[in-house]
Amino acid sequence: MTLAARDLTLRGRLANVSATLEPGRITAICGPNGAGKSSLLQCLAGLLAPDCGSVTLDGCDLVGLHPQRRAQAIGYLPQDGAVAWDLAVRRLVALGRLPHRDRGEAHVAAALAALDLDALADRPVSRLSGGERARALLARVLAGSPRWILADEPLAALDLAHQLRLLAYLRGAAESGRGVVLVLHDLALAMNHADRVIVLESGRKMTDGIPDDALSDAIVTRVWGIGARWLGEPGARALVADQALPVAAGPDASRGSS
Ligand SMILES: Nc1ncnc2c1ncn2[C@@H]1O[C@H](COP(=O)(O)OP(=O)(O)OP(=O)(O)O)[C@@H](O)[C@H]1O
Repeated sequence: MTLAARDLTLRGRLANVSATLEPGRITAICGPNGAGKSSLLQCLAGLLAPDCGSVTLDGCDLVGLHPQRRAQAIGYLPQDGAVAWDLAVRRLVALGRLPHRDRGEAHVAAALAALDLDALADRPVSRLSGGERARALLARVLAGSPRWILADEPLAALDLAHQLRLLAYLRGAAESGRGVVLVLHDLALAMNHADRVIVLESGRKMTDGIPDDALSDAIVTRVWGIGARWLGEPGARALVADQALPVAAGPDASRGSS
């Protein structure tokens, strides 16, 4: 029941990235802009073919898996949030059932409720706010009840209450045996809510482990180039970040240092 990347290499984007992801856990993929997070997630979803390496689902290469079976097993939320047609929210979410070729009304209703969209179900997507649209797109993924939920920045546009509500849903999904993989820029969300964190830098895997280790002060300082330290208790940590550290040996290296 694993989703496994082996030596994934994609020129200019990923370099020899391997990771075996287990269901039942929330895994966060973190890293600076351009580190390769979205590229890795797209490879794990079977939507981007690596130059070298492979992704397997339960031991089967994703390349050889029928697209319908792959879409049934893996739900993917892209980062951009584009919507091709101006459908009502309920119809957009129902598109998540396409891989199953059924109406799946109970699944659609559950996804609408999970994302607090009942009051907006009949509204056209063009008349939603950015965060409401983000919730509708995620509900479409959940309506497919995939065994793996792969989401690129699913929390970025959500207010705090909806973030916590979605995280509780994802925790429940993991506890019921599904796999959850999230690209997250918010390191505190990754620290407090993920079971495992993979940190990428320049297309390479820098750390991979429990949040306290993979996102230690030293790692955050080194990879993100900021002065950083964690405060608080496990599960409720906050990151205090100082100014960006000067870029070594660059023409601006003397600026902003103290
Ligand atoms: N379609 C593409 N073709 C070629 N290179 C790309 C393409 N998309 C992204 N890249 C490059 O690949 C690298 C990794 O991009 P990717 O989008 O995976 O990073 P990311 O970690 O998700 O970044 P961000 O945090 O900014 O969303 C970047 O250097 C980017 O410029």
